[in-house]
Amino acid sequence: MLTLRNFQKSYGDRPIITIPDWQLPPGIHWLKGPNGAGKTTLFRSIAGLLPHEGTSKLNNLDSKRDAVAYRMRINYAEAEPTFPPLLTAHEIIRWVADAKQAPAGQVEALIAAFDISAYMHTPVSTYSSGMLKKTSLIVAFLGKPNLILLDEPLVTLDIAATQTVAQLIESTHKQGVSFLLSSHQAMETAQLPIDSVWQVEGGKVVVSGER
Ligand SMILES: Nc1ncnc2c1ncn2[C@@H]1O[C@H](COP(=O)(O)OP(=O)(O)OP(=O)(O)O)[C@@H](O)[C@H]1O
Repeated sequence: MLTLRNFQKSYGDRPIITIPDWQLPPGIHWLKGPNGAGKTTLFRSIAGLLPHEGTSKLNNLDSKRDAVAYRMRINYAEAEPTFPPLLTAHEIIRWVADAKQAPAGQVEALIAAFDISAYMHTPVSTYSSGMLKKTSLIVAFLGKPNLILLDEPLVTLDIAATQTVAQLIESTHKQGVSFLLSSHQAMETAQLPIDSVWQVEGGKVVVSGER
């Protein structure tokens, strides 16, 4: 499903992560690693937001050759989302829904699932961290992605929202969507069926048997 070859991301002349060959099959996958290991750098690179060496392919779509089509199929929620402060959640969600060609009814279903209608017409500058997180998670489920990258999806969420995320991941996965998640928390708290666990360490990605 996702294939990285001869991948390297550096900041200046400092290599952060080097991946000669990584094939991620369909499923729900957990990316672990200590602070500063390079998880966010890898997510942003796979999402097409950071330039890097080598190739990243989603099925037959190459992130550089087929940039727009590739980005239509990969969604990403940042660990600490930021948005233009004067925009409302509703405006952000509608804008991304149009860009990602969201199916009819998807926006309304996600707004209801995360219960954001009470504040979605006020500027995001007034939001708490949990309200911002819910907005970014809704954005990450919009459209018809093949792969959704969620960086620390459970951080700052209350119990109800944590359950919503877990249910959405499961139901979206049943429709054929794969997930790559990072979390410092044990994924057992969200009761997610994890297919594989990967560890970022020493600038490399290695398979890890430990959950
Ligand atoms: N824009 C940048 N310019 C230079 N160095 C950066 C930049 N962003 C990140 N780094 C460095 O790259 C390394 C990896 O950072 P990254 O944010 O990818 O780690 P992480 O695994 O996501 O960490 P955490 O678990 O703390 O979120 C760190 O040493 C960090 O200082």
